Amino acid sequence: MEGCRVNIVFDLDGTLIDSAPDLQTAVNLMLEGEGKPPLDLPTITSFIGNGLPKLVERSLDARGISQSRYPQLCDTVRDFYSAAPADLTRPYPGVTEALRALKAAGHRLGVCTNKPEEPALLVLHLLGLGGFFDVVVGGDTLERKKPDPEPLEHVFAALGDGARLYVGDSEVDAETARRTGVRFALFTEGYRKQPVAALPHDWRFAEFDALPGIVAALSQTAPA
Ligand SMILES: O=C(O)COP(=O)(O)O
Repeated sequence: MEGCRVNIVFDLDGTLIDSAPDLQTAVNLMLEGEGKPPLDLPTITSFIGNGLPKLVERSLDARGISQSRYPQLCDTVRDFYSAAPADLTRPYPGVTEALRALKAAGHRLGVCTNKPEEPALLVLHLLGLGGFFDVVVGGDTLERKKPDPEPLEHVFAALGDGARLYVGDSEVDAETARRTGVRFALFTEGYRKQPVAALPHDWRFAEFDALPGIVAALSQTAPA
């Protein structure tokens, strides 16, 4: 391989996959059961990023449902979601091709998501992406979740030696990369809430076909 190997870790929701529509379905099925009106897609999208429990908590607040119902309704949403995590969810354009190119170039790939591990593995499998990744850590795999550095450090440690790049779309991801001390490539078309300039990043891209070039540049400059 030209240059050094790069270990590339990806966020999942809003980075590799556009998963908001299936999360919306799961939340709205729960709300329907509670006799509450559904939430629209932009609202649900703005609630994604800190894990499924937080999505449910924010949804209950938005519809004035008592948080005392939270543990039960969290399980309800999780069950609805796990039953159909890839009905409407798709990888962003060019994701599969970019992952294939990065693997072919000899790099190692992982996932660090706040989505619970079980549905994360399932959705990766259903979308044909599971085979690309050596390590997948979800929001409930370890004690702490992003933006705590623990899960991202764990994935990089499991991937072994190499330069380190984290790829994500959100404020949580930018903060996680900063706290972990790794380079960050921002996918600008995901679920971020603030302008691109407000999220610290080393590179940014809007199309996945740009990612192999970013990795090649890092692999040339980073010490082996
Ligand atoms: O489950 C979430 O809220 C976000 O998941 P992500 O970390 O893959 O963006």
